[in-house]
Amino acid sequence: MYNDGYKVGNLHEHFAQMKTNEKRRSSVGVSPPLAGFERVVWAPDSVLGYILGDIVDIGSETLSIKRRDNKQTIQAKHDDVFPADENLEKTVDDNCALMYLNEGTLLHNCHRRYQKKQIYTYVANILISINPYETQRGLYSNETIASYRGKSLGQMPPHIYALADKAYRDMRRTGESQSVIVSGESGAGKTESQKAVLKYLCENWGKEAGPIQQRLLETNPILEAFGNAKTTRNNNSSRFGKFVEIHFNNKHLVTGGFVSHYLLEKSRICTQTKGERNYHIFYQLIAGADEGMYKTFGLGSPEKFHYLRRGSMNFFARPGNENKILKERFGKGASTTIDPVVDDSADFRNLLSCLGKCGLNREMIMQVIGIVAAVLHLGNVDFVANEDGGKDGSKMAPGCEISCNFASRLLGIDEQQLKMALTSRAMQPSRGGTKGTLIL
Ligand SMILES: Nc1ncnc2c1ncn2[C@@H]1O[C@H](COP(=O)(O)OP(=O)(O)OP(=O)(O)O)[C@@H](O)[C@H]1O
Repeated sequence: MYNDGYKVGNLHEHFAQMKTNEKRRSSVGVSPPLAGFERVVWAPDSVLGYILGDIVDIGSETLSIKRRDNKQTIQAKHDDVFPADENLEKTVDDNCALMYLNEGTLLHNCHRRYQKKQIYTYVANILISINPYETQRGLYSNETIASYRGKSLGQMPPHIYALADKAYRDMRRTGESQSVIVSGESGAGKTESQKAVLKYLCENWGKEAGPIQQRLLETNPILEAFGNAKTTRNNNSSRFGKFVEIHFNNKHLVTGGFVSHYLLEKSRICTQTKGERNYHIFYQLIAGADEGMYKTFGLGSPEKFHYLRRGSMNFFARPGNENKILKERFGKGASTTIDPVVDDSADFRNLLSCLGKCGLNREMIMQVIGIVAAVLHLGNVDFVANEDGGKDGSKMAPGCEISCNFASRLLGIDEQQLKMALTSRAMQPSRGGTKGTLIL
């Protein structure tokens, strides 16, 4: 499964192909000619994408179209106008079954279906999914999983499970690896779709794998804690691309998996755009750590940490959990934002449990968390120009020793060595035949 946030399977190419097919069909008389007075058509609109109208005049370059919504007449190029279906209420599961297949009818069909809470629509074996931004009852339940098992595409209403089942059956039939490419803009629902595919495969063919199935599913909260952040477009935006492999044995049962990650947005650790947050893990730690951990790791409210106070310092909680975070963990002006998916305090407890299920013992988990806290403390270390004795470079700003000491303790590094590493530059001279390291 490949999920990268870019348009890998470019739908525009499909549209272009559809348009060519449409023209071909018109030229052989399959579809009625577009231009005709009072013919209902889809015309381009900069805001709505396409609007419905009737042709009132035909020019050599453009068509005059009377919009159905506000009765205004607009001009559009011949090539940009598409025939519309007379029956605008009818929807189809597969856009290929539309009487006229073009951008206008495709968008209208998907839109009508979305209004009826049908978020999935096919274009042959491509699945279009529109983010519902709400939990739809039963859409991903175990009963739904059972109902899609072994069914061909088209036998059941469009669903991501149908696509996962097809990939599985094709793997069995051909004996070759199959790929599901998930693409779309930020916040489109790629991560949720990928999780649904994983859940479907593991639920049906992973039970025998026992703890491996569990481990596969438990990787998501871990990856999301360290690689997801709130952006202005998505409260749970993945800031990295991932390639998830699910391995099957010769009995076609899940035996394991592998996740490769690409291009983590590292700069987010040091600075965030206004209204965005650093990676979830930092807020999870502050919101969810018990008193002992909070003290051991020298934690405080987000405003105490340079790496957190530049962006949004609000915590997230799922509905009903808004009062679970202790008051003293909020900084000045920080509050709780309700979100159906992200819950800093509950997600932290879940993270600890997932790390445990993935094979890390308590000591290792504390080391991981210690490194996270150390990053926060290191962010509070500031530097000033070093003018002592005519030396160049920089030295630690007064008052930053506490943060540096805390970080060195959590990282298990000697305090002086850490200071040295932070304020010196290592160079490797190679001229003159001798090689060595020069600390400046
Ligand atoms: N099928 C769905 N059902 C319910 N809610 C959904 C669904 N898909 C997405 N959402 C909602 O939309 C939010 C964003 O979805 P998601 O994180 O999957 O987007 P994305 O495409 O992976 O974004 P990014 O590229 O920024 O990581 C989710 O946190 C969830 O609230």
